[in-house]
Amino acid sequence: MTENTDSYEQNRTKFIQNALIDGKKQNIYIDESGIIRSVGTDIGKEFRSEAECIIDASGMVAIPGLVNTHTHAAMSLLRGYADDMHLQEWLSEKIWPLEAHLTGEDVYWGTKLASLEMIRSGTTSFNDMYFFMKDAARAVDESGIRATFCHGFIDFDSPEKRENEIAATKDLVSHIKSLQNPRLKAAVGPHAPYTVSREGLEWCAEFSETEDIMLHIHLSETEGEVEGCIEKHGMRPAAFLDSCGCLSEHTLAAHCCWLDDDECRLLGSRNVSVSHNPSSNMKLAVKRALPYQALKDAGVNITLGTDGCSSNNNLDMFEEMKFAALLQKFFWNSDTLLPADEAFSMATSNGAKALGVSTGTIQEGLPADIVLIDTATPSMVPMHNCVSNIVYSCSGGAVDTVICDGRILMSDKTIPGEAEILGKAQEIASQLVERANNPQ
Ligand SMILES: O=c1[nH]cnc2c1ncn2[C@@H]1O[C@H](CO)[C@@H](O)[C@H]1O
Ligand SMILES: [Zn+2]
Repeated sequence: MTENTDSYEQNRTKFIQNALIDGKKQNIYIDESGIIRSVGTDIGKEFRSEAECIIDASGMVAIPGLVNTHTHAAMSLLRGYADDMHLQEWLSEKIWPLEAHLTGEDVYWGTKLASLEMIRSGTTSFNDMYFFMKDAARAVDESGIRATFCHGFIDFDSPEKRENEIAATKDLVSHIKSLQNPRLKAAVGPHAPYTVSREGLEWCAEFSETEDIMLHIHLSETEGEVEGCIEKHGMRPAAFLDSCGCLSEHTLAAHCCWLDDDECRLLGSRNVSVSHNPSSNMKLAVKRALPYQALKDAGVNITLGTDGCSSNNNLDMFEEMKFAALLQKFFWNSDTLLPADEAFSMATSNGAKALGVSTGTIQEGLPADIVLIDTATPSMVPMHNCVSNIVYSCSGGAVDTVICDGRILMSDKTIPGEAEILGKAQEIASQLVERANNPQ
């Protein structure tokens, strides 16, 4: 419950009272620049009287905003468009032909829809790879959350295409940098070792280094990719990427299901971060789960992502935490593998580290990305173990309030402007399918 009339207004100091953090009732004071100034059991009167907005979090758990490290946000428009298919056919027969008809306006509304869904389910940062990314950035800026954007770089060994992709990447990166918005970051996004040439990958590696930006790539999602890479380059995909300079502390590799032990160690030695996408992997039946233990042993930073809405089909990181914990146990036949607290870290602090954002924990001096979960809901009762409830029991629907960068984006489960976005996204998605079915 939020006191004061316009709680969505920016630049107001906020006092969150009685939120459960680590099992204790705590208060949080957020200053006018959106930074957590104080958090603890004993902070009180002076901050409370100073605050322009009081948020009563009695009966709520406060957690850091969740971090989704791999998605294609605007694919929200393709939710339910092509399900229950084999991955390569799904991409080449359904997804890519439809994407050929995408416009900037589609991506704008698709990203608005995705941002809305992420706010509703407690995500405040995400890592996005798609097309028309200037439009995506505009949508995210308006939504109030954080994101890192890359143009999905695909050249298929064509020098001509490569030049186009290089130009598109440079253009996006300079655009995002010019906005100087701390919530929006740029990255370079070679799609995968099977869609980008050696020359393209080498260019991406160098560009990420000189621009000091993240390199976001799909890696070893299927066994076929590994076989294809060995056939074409005489190396497994991780070794091939390394030979192109693509493995570094800038790198975020999504999927990584088919890495062998040597590749896990290679990723560890290069300080690569990995994004695990369990829902997508199960839906597209990639036939192997992330080698979680081997990656952990190699010291790899393991994070969590939903992948796009065409292979998930939602952006709920609560579901993703649960699926991550369950899939590891099931696939590797180990009931102790990936316990709840590790799933929670993957979705918070590990993700923040991978994206280079200073959120992911509720801590003095850090930007206030805070999510309040309502405990007055059956899936949160009883509270023997809060993290267990968060990972295994509740879902994004239990999120009541979302604060990003100190701004309230959702309060009492209400997001201003939601109805318009839902209506417009439905209309835009129908028109897109219509255009693809009846090309001019
Ligand atoms: O699971 C996946 N594997 C490979 N490619 C994917 C997956 N999901 C989405 N895309 C594709 O990646 C490109 C991003 O720029 C898009 O073409 C998107 O459809
Ligand atoms: Zn993906």
